[in-house]
Amino acid sequence: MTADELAKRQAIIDACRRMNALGINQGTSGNISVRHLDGLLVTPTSVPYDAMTPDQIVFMAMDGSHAPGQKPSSEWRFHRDILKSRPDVNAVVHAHPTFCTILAILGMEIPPVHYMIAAAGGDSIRCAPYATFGTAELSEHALRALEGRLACLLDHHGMIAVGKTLDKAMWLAVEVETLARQYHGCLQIGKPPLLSSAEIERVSQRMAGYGMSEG
Ligand SMILES: C[C@H](O)[C@@H](O)[C@@H](O)C(=O)COP(=O)(O)O
Repeated sequence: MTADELAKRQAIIDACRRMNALGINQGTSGNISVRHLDGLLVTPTSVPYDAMTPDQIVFMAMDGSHAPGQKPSSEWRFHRDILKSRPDVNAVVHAHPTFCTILAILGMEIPPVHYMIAAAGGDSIRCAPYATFGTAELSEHALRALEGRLACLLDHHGMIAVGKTLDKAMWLAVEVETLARQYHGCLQIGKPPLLSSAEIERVSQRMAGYGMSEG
């Protein structure tokens, strides 16, 4: 294994632990992948993050094949399908953050209640329809909800954030959960006024090149 591959494997494990420490995920929920060579490195299924070791991270080819004996995440399909179809994306973070999941259970998308929604690539964060975890159907729904976007909710499930780098995908995952919490809070008081699509477009242009929001 090259030093570069080992560093990527360790970065994935560190990000998994950070997801739980940040409170945007819990237990063995969630999974992370990073593009590597002509395939991807993806977390193993149901391994507690504190016990996860670099050798357990699975290298998967784009046809879904991997070394025998390795156990990729049950969600490898949407990781593989996103990285295969989105050349702008090099990292995929899936988590079960509480406020994103509350909205997703209700099948709600996040509207433009705050200008930071532009960081997710548009004026809404869509909610992909429900499908059983790990299925090709869930992957299809997720890909559609991510069209032109860097994040989506998954009905009765959680959230996906993607980025050019793992750091950017992780940053966005926290931003999306913050937006979900803000929207949920607004709904306790009333119907929040929304920013216009034109304003979100203006924000997107100003954000281009701004720190972590890029890509
Ligand atoms: C059953 C799993 O929790 C599933 O919901 C999946 O989406 C998940 O978050 C963790 O699955 P893996 O441990 O298989 O990556």
